[in-house]
Amino acid sequence: MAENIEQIRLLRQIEEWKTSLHHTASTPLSRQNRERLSAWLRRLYTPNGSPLYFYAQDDESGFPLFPRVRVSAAIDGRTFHPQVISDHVVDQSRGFQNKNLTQLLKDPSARIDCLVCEQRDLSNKTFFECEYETWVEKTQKIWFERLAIRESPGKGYCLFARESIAAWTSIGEYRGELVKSSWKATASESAYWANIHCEAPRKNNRGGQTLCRIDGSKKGSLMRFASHSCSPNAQLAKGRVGSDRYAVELVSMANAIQSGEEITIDYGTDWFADGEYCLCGSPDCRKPAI
Ligand SMILES: C[S@@+](CC[C@H](N)C(=O)[O-])C[C@H]1O[C@@H](n2cnc3c(N)ncnc32)[C@H](O)[C@@H]1O
Repeated sequence: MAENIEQIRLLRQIEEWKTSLHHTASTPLSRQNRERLSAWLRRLYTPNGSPLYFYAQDDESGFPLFPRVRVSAAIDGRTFHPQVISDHVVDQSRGFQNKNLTQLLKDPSARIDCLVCEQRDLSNKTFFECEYETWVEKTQKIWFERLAIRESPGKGYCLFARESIAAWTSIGEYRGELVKSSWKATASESAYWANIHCEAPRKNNRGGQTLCRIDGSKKGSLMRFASHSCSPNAQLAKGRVGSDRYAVELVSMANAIQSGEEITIDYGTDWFADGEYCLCGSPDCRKPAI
């Protein structure tokens, strides 16, 4: 929790600084301010010199149960996220499939651009092709230029677009601690979890998959600040980055997200289980406060 408070304090300072510059993504930062931004990012992402953030597939994560963690299946869509884009997707009814992004999104007109590596129209591809390290470096810069964290009454800190974001665009990676899911999430915990499958190391040809989670409750990327909405404008999806990495990403949906708009996802039914009221304000809200 202390780390979380420190992170929020730091984010707040960064947001105040960005506002004071009247900076937007379309007005490039001066060299001096770019260096300042890099210094902020280093402080945010490597406090005490050791990185706080883990991603879905990281051979050096030190994940205690699986020395070589390979995530070979998608987010568990049933309990957490309704839609998944990836080359390997678990469809509850049909098992593993290889499909391209447009087929998975069930929208033949969907055009998917990668905001990070700047590849255009990925619709007929099965994964994002930018190399993971480049992708990570670029995403962090883009988050701080294009996204903002602001407080909303009753919802805490929330994620907003500083510039419009086109439909079907990868916004950034959902990061957190990679841990084995050994218990069922309470509603408040589930809001911070992206469920994934991890492949156990093979011994005598025995391996198998274990449910894990990317837990953003104490540490994570800016994506952990996305609120729930019953009419969301983004979703979490598993995508492939580079030749061998998988990442859970926040992706905009069929409509562009406007500048100043809050970026939201659907937390799924588990989140409502503890009697939480929803403050999304959507006409289709599943659990309004009044
Ligand atoms: C993943 S976190 C989002 C970041 C959080 N707002 C913060 O400041 O750390 C999920 C928590 O945000 C709040 N929240 C998100 N969406 C909400 C909504 N639609 N209605 C009420 N509270 C919401 C709830 O407290 C929820 O447990």
